Amino acid sequence: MNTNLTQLFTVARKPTRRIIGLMSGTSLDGLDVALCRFTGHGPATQVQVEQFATVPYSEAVRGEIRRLFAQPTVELQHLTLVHAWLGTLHADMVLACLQQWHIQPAEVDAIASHGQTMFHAPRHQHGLPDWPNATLQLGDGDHLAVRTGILTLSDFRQKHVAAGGQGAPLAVYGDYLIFSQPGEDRLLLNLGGIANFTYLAATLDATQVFSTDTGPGNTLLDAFVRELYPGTQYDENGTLAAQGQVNQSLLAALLAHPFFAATIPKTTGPELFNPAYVQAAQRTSGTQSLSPTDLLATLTAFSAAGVARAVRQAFGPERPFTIYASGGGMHNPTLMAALRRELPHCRFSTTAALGIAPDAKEAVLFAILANETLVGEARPIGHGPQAVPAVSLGKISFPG
Ligand SMILES: Nc1ncnc2c1ncn2[C@@H]1O[C@H](COP(=O)(O)OP(=O)(O)OP(=O)(O)O)[C@@H](O)[C@H]1O
Ligand SMILES: CC(=O)N[C@H]1[C@@H]2OC[C@@H](O2)[C@@H](O)[C@@H]1O[C@H](C)C(=O)O
Repeated sequence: MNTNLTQLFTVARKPTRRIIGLMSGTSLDGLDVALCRFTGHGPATQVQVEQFATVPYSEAVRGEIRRLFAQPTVELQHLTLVHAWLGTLHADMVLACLQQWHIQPAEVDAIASHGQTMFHAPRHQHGLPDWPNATLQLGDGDHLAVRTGILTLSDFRQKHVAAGGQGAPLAVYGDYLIFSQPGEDRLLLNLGGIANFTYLAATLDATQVFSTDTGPGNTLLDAFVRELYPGTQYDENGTLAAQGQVNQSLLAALLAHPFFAATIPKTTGPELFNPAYVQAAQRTSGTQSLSPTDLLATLTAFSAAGVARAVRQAFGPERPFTIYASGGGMHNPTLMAALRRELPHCRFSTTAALGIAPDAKEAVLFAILANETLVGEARPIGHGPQAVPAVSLGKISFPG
């Protein structure tokens, strides 16, 4: 047998495994690196986050990614170069983390790499009737495997698309396995660049579970803060938005897009929710001359309203939930206050209360997907139009 396959069997048969989850999200703030120790799989999965770091991207790295990110037209040579370069960059970031944590690559069983989404194109968003759902993540897994010497799983979204999904949200698989709790109806709300939530039924019934994107989380806020306050990356602690007033005409125009009325589950991205989208809504509502703080206050309210609309769409106006937040937006008190106003019947907590640091959650989720592919099994989740494909996700790259 090929020694690579022997190694794969060895990892799959171990009683515990160390898997590094990597996530580079739509905010382009950096690479999230979560060193996880697993025992078991499926509903018996136990995961302990041994180390976590966000390795920040330099402005130069962000600039290279932005030349491609969510752009319908790009230079093909640049795209090709970035695929290899990002794989290598992520490998070096992993090696630097391991060195800092005094862990040898040989002590790690696998890397689970999300890569960087460059373009997300579900059919409802590209609007081309003869073309399929599609999505593209760059940062090649072979480069990670060869450079780190660690077995790598990557490119998790393609199988989901191939099996009939939109390629996202994938959070549903991991959320169901580690956060379900008998007796508590839960929403796991991730406030990243794009916001999404997973519903977990108190009955643990897998057929009731689903995830959906709800619209922008931080992506529009970040884009306008960068433009209006050069040198600033985001509205730290929501202080700028807190100084402004929400403009109801602009908010109504922002919420008029059919995405918000479309059936759940749905996915989206900065391909739709970008500055041009906001400028068009400003034109239709005659609000082009809003002050920067009023604009940020309105965009913050827009993110909260998108989440609340999806929650009401799925569960009606008053169903009480405990909402466990994660992602960078949970550090924004103005956004969280807007959410509390929108969903007064819900109780808010964070995934820290469930044992997973909120900033690490998405990276951990990809490690869970890799653990399932290595030792678990594909399982059906959801039902009817909310069903998610029962498939094992991720492509396997051997180091040699
Ligand atoms: N203290 C803070 N105050 C306000 N906003 C914050 C704060 N800390 C982080 N954020 C926001 O969180 C963002 C980073 O969020 P996160 O890392 O969850 O995004 P991501 O993983 O890239 O997104 P996605 O889940 O869409 O892929 C920042 O760009 C910023 O908008
Ligand atoms: C295509 C893509 O990269 N989507 C991301 C993005 O970031 C948040 C939201 O949009 C979510 O749909 C998804 O990521 C998470 C990890 C997911 O798949 O569950």
